[in-house]
Formats: sequence, structure tokens, C-alpha cells
Amino acid sequence: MNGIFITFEGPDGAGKTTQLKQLAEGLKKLGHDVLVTREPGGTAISDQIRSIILDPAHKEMVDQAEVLLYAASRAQHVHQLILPALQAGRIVLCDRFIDASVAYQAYGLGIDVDQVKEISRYASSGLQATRTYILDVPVEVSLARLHHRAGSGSDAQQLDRIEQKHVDYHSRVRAGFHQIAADHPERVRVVDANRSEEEIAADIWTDCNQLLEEHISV
Ligand SMILES: Nc1ncnc2c1ncn2[C@@H]1O[C@H](COP(=O)(O)OP(=O)(O)OP(=O)(O)O)[C@@H](O)[C@H]1O
Ligand SMILES: Cc1cn([C@H]2C[C@H](O)[C@@H](COP(=O)(O)O)O2)c(=O)[nH]c1=O
Repeated sequence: MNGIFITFEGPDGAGKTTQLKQLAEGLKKLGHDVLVTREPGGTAISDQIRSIILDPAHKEMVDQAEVLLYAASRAQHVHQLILPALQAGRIVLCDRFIDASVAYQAYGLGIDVDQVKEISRYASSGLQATRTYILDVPVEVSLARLHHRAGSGSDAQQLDRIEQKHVDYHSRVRAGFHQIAADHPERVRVVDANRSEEEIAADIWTDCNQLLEEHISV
């Protein structure tokens, strides 16, 4: 497979989408063929599953169903969209991937980490990201950004079922991301996201260009 698979992770509202878009624009300007996608979502079926998972009315959803719905969305996304793009040599930038299942469902909900990883591995046929940027920010900052976005102008939206969870849950998720970074130092870069958009983008740009140079020279 010739393409490069880059994922963005971190707590809700950390600024992943903002940074992913900036990186995509920069890479496109250099002439790279970039696919921007997200989880849950990315295909028609995966987007329908996303609506079921995130609907704030679905408060009765059991943990097992949540894990399997994220995995089902991922299975469709990986096989229909991501793998063909990587086989065509494209750079795939994905807003969340398997680390989100480990952080939110394993560390957040308390489900066994290995079980969540095994289900995700099956769903993705073992696909792993080449590089993962974890945007790290104190939970009170990311939740404040979310509330600000929810209440502002054209971006206005209701908080989804996961975003509405208690601050203690979001703190466990953040700690989970820290553990993932410690477990995978070769793949994961933790980026201090409690800075300006420009400072964060500059760090990601530097690291990503180095990654591309390494990839080309292999
Ligand atoms: N560095 C930053 N400083 C201050 N505000 C920011 C920064 N980056 C993004 N924001 C703002 O915070 C809000 C959340 O940003 P964004 O949508 O990029 O986060 P996200 O991590 O993708 O959120 P979600 O988890 O909901 O997908 C937006 O209103 C965005 O404009
Ligand atoms: C892939 C994935 C996502 N989540 C959570 C994380 C977020 O709260 C939502 C997705 O919303 P976003 O605005 O697109 O970030 O879903 C999860 O719990 N598990 C996963 O595997």
C-alpha cells in the first residue's frame, strides 16, 4: 500500500477538525492527493450509524451496543473508502480512528482494553495509522470550546450524546489518550492544543513533512 494514513485524536472540542482542515489545505497546495474523512462516518452507511450513536435521545444505549456500532461504522468506512484510497497512493486524513474506541469505550466506559482493541482490529482488518496526532488540552478548556461552538452563529449545534457526558467521563478519556501515547511512542505525537491555532498547526506541519520525506525515501 503506497498511501499514508494519518489520524487526529483527542477529547471532544480539542480542535481536531480545525487542524485537520489546515493540514489538508497545506498538503493539497503542495500537490498531494488528500482524502479527508472522519469516524464515525465517511460513508453513507457509516453516517447512518453515526446518527444512531450520537443521538442525544438514545440515552438507553448499552455499552456493548456502543462498542459494536462504532466498530460497524469503522468496518464499512475502512473497506469502502480508506483502503481503496491508500491503495491508490492517497494521503488519508481521518478525524478519529481506533484510538477513540480505546479512549472512550475502554478507558471512558471501563470496558476491557484488549477486548475493544480486538473488536476494532477485526473491523479494520488490522489497518493502523502511520501517524496519529493527539490534540491534548485540559478537559475544562475543550468543554468550554464545545459550549462556545454550540452557542455560536452558523456553527450552532446541540451537544451530542457523548459530548453531554459528565466531566469525570471526559477526564478518563483524556487520561486514556495519555496512556495510548505512552504505549505507542513511534506512531503517536501529543500536541499541546492549549495554544493558538497557528502554533498548533506549525508543529503538526513540521512533523508531517518529516513523515512524508521518510515515506518517500523508503
Ligand atoms: N487553538 C484553538 N484555540 C481556541 N479555540 C479553538 C482552537 N482550535 C479550535 N477552536 C475552536 O474550538 C471549537 C472546537 O474546534 P473543533 O471543531 O476543531 O474541535 P474538534 O476537536 O474537532 O471537536 P469535536 O470533538 O466536536 O469533533 C471550534 O469552535 C473552534 O473554532
Ligand atoms: C470513532 C469514535 C468516536 N467516539 C466519539 C468521540 C466523539 O465524542 C464522537 C464523534 O464526534 P466528533 O464530533 O466527530 O468527534 O464519538 C467514540 O466514543 N468512539 C469511537 O470509536
